[in-house]
Amino acid sequence: MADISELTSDNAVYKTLLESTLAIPWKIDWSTMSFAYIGPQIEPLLGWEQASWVSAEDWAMRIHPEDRERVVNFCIAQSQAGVDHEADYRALTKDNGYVWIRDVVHVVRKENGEPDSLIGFMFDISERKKTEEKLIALQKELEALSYKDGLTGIANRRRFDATLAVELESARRGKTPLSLLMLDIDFFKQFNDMYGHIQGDQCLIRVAQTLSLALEGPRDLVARYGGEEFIIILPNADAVMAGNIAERCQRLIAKQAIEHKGSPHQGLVTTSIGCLTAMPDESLKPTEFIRKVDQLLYRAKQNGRNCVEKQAQ
Ligand SMILES: Nc1nc2c(ncn2[C@@H]2O[C@H](COP(=O)(O)OP(=O)(O)OP(=O)(O)O)[C@@H](O)[C@H]2O)c(=O)[nH]1
Repeated sequence: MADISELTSDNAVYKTLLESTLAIPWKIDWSTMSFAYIGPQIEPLLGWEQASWVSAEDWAMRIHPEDRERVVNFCIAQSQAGVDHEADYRALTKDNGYVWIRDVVHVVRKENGEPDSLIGFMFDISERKKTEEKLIALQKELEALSYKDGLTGIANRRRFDATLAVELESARRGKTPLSLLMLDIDFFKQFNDMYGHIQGDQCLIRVAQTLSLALEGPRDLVARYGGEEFIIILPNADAVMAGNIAERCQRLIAKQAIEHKGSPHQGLVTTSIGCLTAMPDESLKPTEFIRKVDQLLYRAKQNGRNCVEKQAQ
């Protein structure tokens, strides 16, 4: 059996070990809800002196207000149930900042099962949280990028497809009209041939930006459908409104006065537009809607370009 001096020296060893870890040890007596112990490492981490950790209330008040209720309620419930647990929260620092903490708690129970005390370790998880936050931001950025056309910055075909499906369903349910405009730059091959591909790209960017300006509805969407083709979804727009927006698109592009010497239309860049309005029902599939508006665009090309072909069904 160990003699007293050995035990005392063991305790000293344990204390030294506990106080030299990065994790901060602590103990709370359940009956008094007061700290029996907290490691001195708490002070360099949060700024609050070791002696200032008196009651569980001190702990609760040093949790970020947005995390406090959740964490306190969770820890009390788990402790009462005698369940070991852990909680992540922002601990407030003395200089008004915060540090992300993971508190890992062991519930010491009396013979009758009641909690006797809580002992635990606080871990500084700020670095991990920072990495997590960066990853989440990156994920959001990637999601946004995957719905954006790389050249023009407007929505891409993928976003258009997803939006059209939602808007078709919404129009069906709400029994509201839905219009689509399909636009194609006239004689764009000649534009590229005459001015070069880089100028061609610039032209696409300007047209995309101009089309974005032509839209007003909160759910209106312009997307690059591919090449020199753009598509616009106009939820809740009847045939008259859709026709007006198509003409506004043409007016705004004319105002840009992008030189195109190869075009018979005043030597400027123009577009042909198919404009289709429908009261969608179950039978109207997205592919069918697109096919029909594409036919109208084709007709506009046949009719001499720089015009709008409209149809309502
Ligand atoms: N610069 C540039 N050109 C592109 C891009 N995507 C497609 N094009 C060009 O767009 C042109 C489309 O040509 P066509 O489909 O023959 O149509 P068009 O010359 O506009 O003739 P119409 O539509 O009948 O008036 C092709 O020359 C493609 O190379 C792009 O991202 N950048």
